[in-house]
Amino acid sequence: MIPNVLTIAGTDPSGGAGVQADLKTFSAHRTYGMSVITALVAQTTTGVSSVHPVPAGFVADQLRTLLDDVRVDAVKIGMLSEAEIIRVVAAELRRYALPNVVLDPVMVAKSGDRLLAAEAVTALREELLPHVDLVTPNLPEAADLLGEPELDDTENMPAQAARLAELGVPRVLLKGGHLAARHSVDVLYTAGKAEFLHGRRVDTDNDHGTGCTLSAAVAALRTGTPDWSVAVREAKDYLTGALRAADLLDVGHGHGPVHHFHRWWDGTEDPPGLSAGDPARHKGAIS
Ligand SMILES: Nc1ncnc2c1ncn2[C@@H]1O[C@H](COP(=O)(O)OP(=O)(O)OP(=O)(O)O)[C@@H](O)[C@H]1O
Ligand SMILES: Cc1ncc(CO)c(N)n1
Repeated sequence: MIPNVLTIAGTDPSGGAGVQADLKTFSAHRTYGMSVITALVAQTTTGVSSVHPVPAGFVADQLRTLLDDVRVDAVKIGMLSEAEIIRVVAAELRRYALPNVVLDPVMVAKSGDRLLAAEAVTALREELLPHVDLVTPNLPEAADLLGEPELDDTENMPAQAARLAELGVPRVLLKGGHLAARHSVDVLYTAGKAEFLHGRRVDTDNDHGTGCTLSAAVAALRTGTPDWSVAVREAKDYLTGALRAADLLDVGHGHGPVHHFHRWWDGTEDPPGLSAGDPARHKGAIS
C-alpha cells in the first residue's frame, strides 16, 4: 500500500519551499502527498513580500474534512504563522492521534522575513512541541525556543539538542546549515544519545527550502522504516543530492530551489517495479 503523507504548512509560489516543496519531496519518495494550508505567502527566491494567514477555524476545517476521510501515515508540520493556528493544529493532532509527526519550527525565512509571529513562539514551545515525534530546528530557531544566544560552533550542539528534548519532545534534529563550515553538520538527539550527521557542504546559491525539504523527506521515509535515525540519515542524503543537482534549475534571481527529483531525472532512478511497501524502496539512499 502506498503511504499517505500530510504536510501542514504555508505556500511558496516559486515552488522551492513550503507546501510545494513538501509535496514534491513526498512524491520523490513514492508516497502520496496531501496538504493543509496555514498561510498564503507572497514570496519568491529573493524574499517574502507579504503573508496572508488562513483563519484558524478554516485550518481546523481543512484538517477535520481530510482526517475524517483519509488514513494518514506521517505528518510534516511547517509554517504555522500564528498562535491560534498552532493551537488548532495541536488539538487536531491529538484528536486524531496522528502518527509519525515531524515539526519544522519555521520562524524566519532565509531572506530574514518572519514567518511566525514573535509572540507565537511560546505557544509553539508549550502547546505543540510536546505532541510531536521529532522537531527539526535550525540554530536560530533552537535559540529562540530556548531563549538562549545562537550557537556559532558544532561543539555545543549536542547539549543544546538535549535541552530542547527537555521541553518534552522525544527526538531533536538540530540543523547546523547556518554555520559557515566546510561540512554541514546536524545533530540527532534521542533518549540521551546524540549522533552527528555529516554532509559535504554543497557550494550553490540554490538553498531555498532546504529545511522544508529535509523535514518532509524524514516524514516520507519514516513510513518505510521503524528507525527514525535511518529515516533522518536517508533524508539528509536525499537533500545533499538535491543540493548538488540544484544548479541544473534556473529559477529566479536569488536563492533558488533544490532539485527534488534529482534521482529520477538524471537517469539514476531505482529500477521500476518496486512496490511501495517494499523495504527495498529506499535502498541506495543511504550513503
Ligand atoms: N550548502 C549546503 N550544503 C549541504 N547541506 C546544507 C547546505 N545548506 C544547508 N544544508 C543542510 O540542509 C539542512 C537544512 O539546514 P538549514 O539550517 O539551512 O535549515 P533551514 O534554515 O530550516 O532551511 P530553510 O529555512 O531554507 O528551509 C540541514 O541538514 C543542513 O545541514
Ligand atoms: C511557506 C514557507 N515555509 C517555510 C519557509 C522556510 O524556508 C519558507 N520560506 N516558506
